[in-house]
Amino acid sequence: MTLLKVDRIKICCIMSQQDADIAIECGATCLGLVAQMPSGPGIIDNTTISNLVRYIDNRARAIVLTSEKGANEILRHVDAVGVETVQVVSPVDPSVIKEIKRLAPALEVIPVVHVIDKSSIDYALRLGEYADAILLDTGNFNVEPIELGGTGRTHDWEVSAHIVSRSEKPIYLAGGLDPENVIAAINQVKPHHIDVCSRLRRDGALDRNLCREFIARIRSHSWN
Ligand SMILES: O=C(O)c1ccccc1N[C@@H]1O[C@H](COP(=O)(O)O)[C@@H](O)[C@H]1O
Repeated sequence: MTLLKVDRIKICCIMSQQDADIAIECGATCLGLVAQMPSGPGIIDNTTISNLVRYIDNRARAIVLTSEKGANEILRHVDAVGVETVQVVSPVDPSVIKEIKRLAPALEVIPVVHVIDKSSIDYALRLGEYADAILLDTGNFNVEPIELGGTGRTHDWEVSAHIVSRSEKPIYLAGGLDPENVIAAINQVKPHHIDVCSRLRRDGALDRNLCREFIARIRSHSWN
């Protein structure tokens, strides 16, 4: 019997060299750098992102979160900050992801699906035709400013589990995860990768103890 484990662990909202060092020391494989957003924690400017990408170097995969919506705008943003992986947080038509991959096949593109109801399943599967992976997160389009992620809230994991069971592409699970709930989330959803921001932070900075506990619990967990 093959036991499965979470592959990548992405610690998002990295704002400083200290955040990056803590996440890497705790075992993170991916670091999320949040560019200009309508809302959410951890937003930093493009110069800070570029500097952090160079600082992180090859110790982890640096991922920029962009709220740009067009293929050319997203690619310009990627070029400006110098990353090889982009998380597209605005809801976009799958044709945008297709166009990015046509123009930049080597770029790893991870569009976000805000899990709202069963319609999210069809959207995720359509994005998965072109994307390298899909990120399932919590969002709210009915508030001002709009929430595209970083909410600290969970969503309907039953819908997420359904997406994982049907997706041909790897799935990141995000949204309100913390050391207390992450194993229950993994057991229900069975994602390939895990992503987290708000609930590992204290006073705006990444908390070393929470981060260590979060990653240790994930790494010691397996399922079949
Ligand atoms: O973190 C943000 O500020 C953010 C803003 C807009 C879109 C996405 C954002 N972050 C992503 O949301 C997930 C989940 O965050 P949380 O753990 O629920 O706070 C985070 O890891 C980022 O991928």
